[in-house]
Amino acid sequence: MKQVHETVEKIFGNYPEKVLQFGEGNFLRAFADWMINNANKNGDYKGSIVLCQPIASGLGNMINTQNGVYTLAMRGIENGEAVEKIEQITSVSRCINPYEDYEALMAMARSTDLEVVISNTTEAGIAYKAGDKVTDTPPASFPAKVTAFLYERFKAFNGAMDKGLLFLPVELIDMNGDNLKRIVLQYAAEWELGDDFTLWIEKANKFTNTLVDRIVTGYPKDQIDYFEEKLGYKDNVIVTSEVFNLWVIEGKKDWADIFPIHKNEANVIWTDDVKPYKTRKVRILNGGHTSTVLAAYLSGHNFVGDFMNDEVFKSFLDKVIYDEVIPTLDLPKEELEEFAGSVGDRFANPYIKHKLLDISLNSCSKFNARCLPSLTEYAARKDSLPEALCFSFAAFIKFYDGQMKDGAFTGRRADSTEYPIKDDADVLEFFEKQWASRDAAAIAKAVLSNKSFWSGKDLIEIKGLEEKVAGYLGRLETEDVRSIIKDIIEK
Ligand SMILES: NC(=O)c1ccc[n+]([C@@H]2O[C@H](COP(=O)([O-])OP(=O)(O)OC[C@H]3O[C@@H](n4cnc5c(N)ncnc54)[C@H](O)[C@@H]3O)[C@@H](O)[C@H]2O)c1
Ligand SMILES: O=P(O)(O)OC[C@@H](O)[C@@H](O)[C@H](O)[C@H](O)CO
Repeated sequence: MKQVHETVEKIFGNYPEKVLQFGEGNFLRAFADWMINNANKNGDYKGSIVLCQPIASGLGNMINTQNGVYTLAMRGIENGEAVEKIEQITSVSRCINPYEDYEALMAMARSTDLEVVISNTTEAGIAYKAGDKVTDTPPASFPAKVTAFLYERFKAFNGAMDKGLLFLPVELIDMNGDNLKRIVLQYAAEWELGDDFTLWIEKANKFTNTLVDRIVTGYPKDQIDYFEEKLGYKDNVIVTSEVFNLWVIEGKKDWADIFPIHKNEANVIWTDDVKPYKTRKVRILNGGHTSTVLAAYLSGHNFVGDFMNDEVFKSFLDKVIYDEVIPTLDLPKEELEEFAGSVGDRFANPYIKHKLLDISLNSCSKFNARCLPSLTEYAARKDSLPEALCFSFAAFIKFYDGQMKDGAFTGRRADSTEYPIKDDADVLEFFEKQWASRDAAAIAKAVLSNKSFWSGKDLIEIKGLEEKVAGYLGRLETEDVRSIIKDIIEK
């Protein structure tokens, strides 16, 4: 069977390289690159994308071997009908690995075609790392790479004010663009790159805060035969997603002219305030995932679609979202419920297979960012505790009941399936130590009082939370997950 690039022409990848994208992973290739491809197809844009691996290991070689061409399969239900939209994405020019060829990245910095920088470096990427230097090739952290990149550009164009770039970071952290800019300015000051450079960062460059939403399920390992037969070629970086998409970008309206991806079927909103969109999405959709997925996995489910077909878990998710998350948000109730309804439909999408274990990655920081704000706000507003979220907290702790096995922290669920628990090394170390005691009350106390997990807060201070979480954790040691959940939804 032929490879994708032997049958699909690279139509737009030879256009001027106007976009640099830090992140060659599934999400951006199924989202931003699809939007750019649409804009190229419609004639609204004429630019190709240069990908850059933010870390040393990645998909760069595989993408280059395919000449940048790959397939996106978007699947879902539209107007009650199953749809499968296949698009060949041909707007990627190439992928740079700066750990092997730093000069290629620096050459991009000197490019007169370049206008836009997109990034997805996960929640871990936009962070300051002490010790990075402008002379490193490359500096380790993503913001340090951006600072060195901008400095090269500043020097190449003698600080010309029309040579700044439009930054569109999509990392799911608060104020992603503001934070990226803040850390870039921190490196510029630390590296003593001069006031003119600092001024140029501030005045010539445009940093947007953005919020993205599309469920991307990545490489369809279990369905690859189906796709190869359907497509008639092999594609090692084919990516699957839902059809739904939303990119909310906070920036001046005329910045949209630089990057007109909103003029086609892509759902792009330029706004002056991204925050309400972000809070709504992170608390309802991502919070819905994190609060339910770990318990669902422990009970024997493997995919989101599986637990959505299980009435008990579906009711649990509804209880979390409608009774415990929505009452903590200040947006119009009708709008929130409409969004929640669409999230329910998207989770139930029978055509995408979203693995619970994929969503479980880094659940400690996810619980803090996506579920805890709803729990604490509920407690503050109602002077009582949200039952389902307290159970989710206990299920998260139970999911982290593991031991090191063949170099991997491994849990074991009631049906004896062993599963990898993936999180930062210090998180895993903490849980391994705590679970050695097998004392639910002591474990709950240690987790709740570990301020480094909860943005500096001691959760013991929330009235009744320790007892509640310890109670559910104790029950999870002996009782079936579903039966505990049944009690909660029947309350
Ligand atoms: N998959 C989805 O449905 C979806 C939807 C919206 C947002 N996201 C966000 O995307 C991220 C995951 O991306 P993906 O689904 O493309 O996964 P992926 O594993 O395919 O790609 C991850 C990308 O992040 C980079 N990366 C990983 N760790 C990094 C670090 N410490 N510093 C810098 N870069 C790093 C990798 O090099 C890679 O380019 C998550 O943070 C998630 O919140 C995913
Ligand atoms: O991608 P993660 O691992 O940060 O989070 C898992 C899911 O909640 C997430 O991928 C959602 O599906 C996505 O954020 C929808 O836009």
